[in-house]
Amino acid sequence: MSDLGPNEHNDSESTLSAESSTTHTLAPTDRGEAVLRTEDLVGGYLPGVNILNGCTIEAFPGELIGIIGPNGAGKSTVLKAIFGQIKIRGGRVVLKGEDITGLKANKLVSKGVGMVPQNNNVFPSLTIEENLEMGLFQKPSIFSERFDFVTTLFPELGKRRKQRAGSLSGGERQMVAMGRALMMEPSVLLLDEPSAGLSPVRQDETFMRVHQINRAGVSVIMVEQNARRCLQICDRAYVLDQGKDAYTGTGRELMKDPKVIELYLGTLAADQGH
Ligand SMILES: Nc1ncnc2c1ncn2[C@@H]1O[C@H](COP(=O)(O)OP(=O)(O)OP(=O)(O)O)[C@@H](O)[C@H]1O
Repeated sequence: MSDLGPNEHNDSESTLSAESSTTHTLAPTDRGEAVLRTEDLVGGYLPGVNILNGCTIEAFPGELIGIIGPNGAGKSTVLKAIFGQIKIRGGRVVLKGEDITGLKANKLVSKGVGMVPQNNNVFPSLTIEENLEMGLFQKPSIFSERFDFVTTLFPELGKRRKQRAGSLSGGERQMVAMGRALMMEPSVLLLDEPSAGLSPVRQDETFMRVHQINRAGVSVIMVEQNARRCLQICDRAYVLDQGKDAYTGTGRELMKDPKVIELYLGTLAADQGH
């Protein structure tokens, strides 16, 4: 696909490619119940102003789902809607068959929804270990078991457990934030633009981490502004436009879809330099 450039199949892609390492080949209808589904979500921040205009996305067990789209399309807003942070005026959010629409964050976390916001996602004055403990404030008894899980995925967090999170780089903080969300053993992890503000090398590292988390069995829904990298690692993706799911398909299908390329050429072309 010429729009994506000759370096499309580079080393980092083959390392990260979901198709090379996981088996998500079934059609959605054959996969049983979705872990998480939004159905025709309508909602927004201000009275009478809807940002989401009938947004339907779903993640099946073990899937890595990407959400891409132009600035202001409502990508982060979908995650906030799932996580009970905006007013939902229509539609619903369903977690493994249970309607969780509008539940507050603490309830959602205890039911198995983990969220890593884009900003302010660590406690800078606390150590790495204390940050991970904060993730478990509802269930402190399973700390050592979950700490082992998280530090097996991210050994650096274990080695530097006594270091203050405020002294870490952006990429390292992102790792702490993901680690903290994983402490509660979520069935689905929501990631809001995990690569934002990171250098290209750190972005690659972060995508690698996300892929690792997913391979460890956690379903992931990731909003990303880096559309090309997102499509490379996800199993399926949704393209959001004006608060609605405009296109969906596997990452590979969407990267080849002329309409998606036309709509996101700017974004995709901008990613070429990475
Ligand atoms: N707290 C808020 N109060 C009012 N409007 C908001 C708020 N946060 C976001 N919006 C508006 O909602 C719309 C969608 O924002 P959102 O952050 O979901 O977009 P996005 O697709 O994630 O884009 P971006 O990549 O630019 O973050 C934008 O028009 C934005 O101005």
